[in-house]
Amino acid sequence: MKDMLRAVTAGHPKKLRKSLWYTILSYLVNIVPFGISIEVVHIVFAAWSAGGAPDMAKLWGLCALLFGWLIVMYAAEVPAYRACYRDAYSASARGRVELAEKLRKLPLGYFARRDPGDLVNMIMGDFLLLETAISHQVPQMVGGLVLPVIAFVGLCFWNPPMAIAMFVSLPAGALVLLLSTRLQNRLSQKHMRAKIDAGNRIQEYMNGIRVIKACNLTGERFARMESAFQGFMRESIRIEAALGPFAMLAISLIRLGLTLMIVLGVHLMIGGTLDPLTFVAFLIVGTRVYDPLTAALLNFFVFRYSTQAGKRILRLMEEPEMSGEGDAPERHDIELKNVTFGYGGEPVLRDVSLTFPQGKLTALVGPSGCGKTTLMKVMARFYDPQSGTVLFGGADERGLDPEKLMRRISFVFQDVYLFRDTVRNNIAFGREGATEAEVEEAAKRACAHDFIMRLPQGYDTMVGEGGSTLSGGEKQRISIARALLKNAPVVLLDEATASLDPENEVEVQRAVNALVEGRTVVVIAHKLRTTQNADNIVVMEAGRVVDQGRHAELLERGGLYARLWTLQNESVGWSLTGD
Ligand SMILES: Nc1ncnc2c1ncn2[C@@H]1O[C@H](COP(=O)(O)OP(=O)(O)OP(=O)(O)O)[C@@H](O)[C@H]1O
Repeated sequence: MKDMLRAVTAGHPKKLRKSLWYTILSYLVNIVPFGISIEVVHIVFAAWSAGGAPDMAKLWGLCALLFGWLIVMYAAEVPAYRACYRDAYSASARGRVELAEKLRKLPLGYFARRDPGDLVNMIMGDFLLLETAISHQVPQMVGGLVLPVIAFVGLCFWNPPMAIAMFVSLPAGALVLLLSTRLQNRLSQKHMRAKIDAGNRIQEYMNGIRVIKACNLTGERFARMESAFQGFMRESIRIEAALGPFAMLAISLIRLGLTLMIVLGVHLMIGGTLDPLTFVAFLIVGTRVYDPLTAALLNFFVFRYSTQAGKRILRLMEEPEMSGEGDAPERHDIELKNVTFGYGGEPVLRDVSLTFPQGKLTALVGPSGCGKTTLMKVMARFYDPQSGTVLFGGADERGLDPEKLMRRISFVFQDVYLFRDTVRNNIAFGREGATEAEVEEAAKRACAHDFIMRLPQGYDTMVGEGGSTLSGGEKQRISIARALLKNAPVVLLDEATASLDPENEVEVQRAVNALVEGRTVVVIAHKLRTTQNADNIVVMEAGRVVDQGRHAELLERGGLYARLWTLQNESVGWSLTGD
């Protein structure tokens, strides 16, 4: 149970304390009407047996007490309600932020192993389950147990055999509940996996909606999604079908107590050892006590399911973060020593040793898929190498705090991501606290100011998620403006000029020139002519460095670079034909 409470509170079980105390208090207050009802029956019954009229003053007194109880109950319920619901929602809001912060600190390799839809589902769906568990299931379970325990103790003083008869079948119900634990855990995990899978597929469907439309794939024909929904449906039916009988059996066993008590009561009354008033009192308590017990039991099944969501969150919170606490040195040359790295299968970088001197421009060239982007990601410590070392300013990057390291590096990706926000804020992400003037200055240097001013609301124009409302070249220039604003001494630039039209290409090239000025720059050059003047050109093939030098030297050697150069020059003249 301790583990379950830890899971359901995402590792903070103490947060439940306040709401539990309030819940217990409010259920204790709820016992009062039992006592009053029994007393009313007693007065009426006594008068009836004596053949006289009931004591009306006493009855009115009890009515007043009942009214007073209503006020006290209201006063106890309000803080209980607040404690349960407000605490639950604020705890899960805090938990979501903690989880998002955790994700930021995890190595990128972790995300390659997990579907993004899975993580979204965890942040939204799993926390929603925990919210409901904390705000509804735990209080109802506790309340459902408090009342019967107090009733049992109280009734034991009154008539022990009747009290025992009322609760004798409770352990059997609890045993059924326990016996279903393993089955429920197994089915809950499967159900949750199926739910996540269905969520992932719908996300994939939405992300790929353009391809789906272009290929005329209707929802039904999009087989992966349909089969995920079918799987989810099957698991939902399976869990209900398997656990339903356990729940019904446990409820029936618990309620069996009422039957046993009535049978015993009738038997004792006939034998003359039980007075009718006690019997009626037991009936009153009996009919009231089983409802909260049944609710507690049903809530326990849902609660146990929710703990699976909590366990998933806890597992993620325990994932090792990227290590290192040191400050990045002032010097900012980068050196790779015998670096080997892969994404899990075959190595993508093989024994790479390279130096990127401070203040120099180094170009990475090579066929598609040879590992250029991967090399940059390893340099920026998005990943740690499997063997070898990456030195930043002479210090092993593994010992540096990844956040401090990233303050020294600007990374301009080929596939620019813009947030669903204004153009201004998308640029301002480059540096916290940047002023409007600084944002505009960066945009001007990145050749983005003019097109931004042509947008409907200028810098305040919203861009779609991923930047879908802007062209490729415009997005590139915004990301370059972001990097200019960040003003880091090292720039890693995955050039995207290959896919741009000539006008955009010239603008992006001018923006790039502004960015590289006076910095240590590593650029992936898809068009070799853009980096002819680089201080060093590194030629890569199948994860290895096969050559390096200046443009003229490499051409002279007649190796891979010379072949790529010839190929690109030939392709400049190609055109589509209708033949
Ligand atoms: N996140 C990833 N998980 C698994 N494999 C990956 C991942 N990213 C890249 N790869 C693989 O690593 C290899 C090198 O990819 P990389 O993007 O570094 O090449 P590149 O030289 O930059 O290619 P391009 O010039 O086409 O951008 C490829 O085979 C690619 O499929």
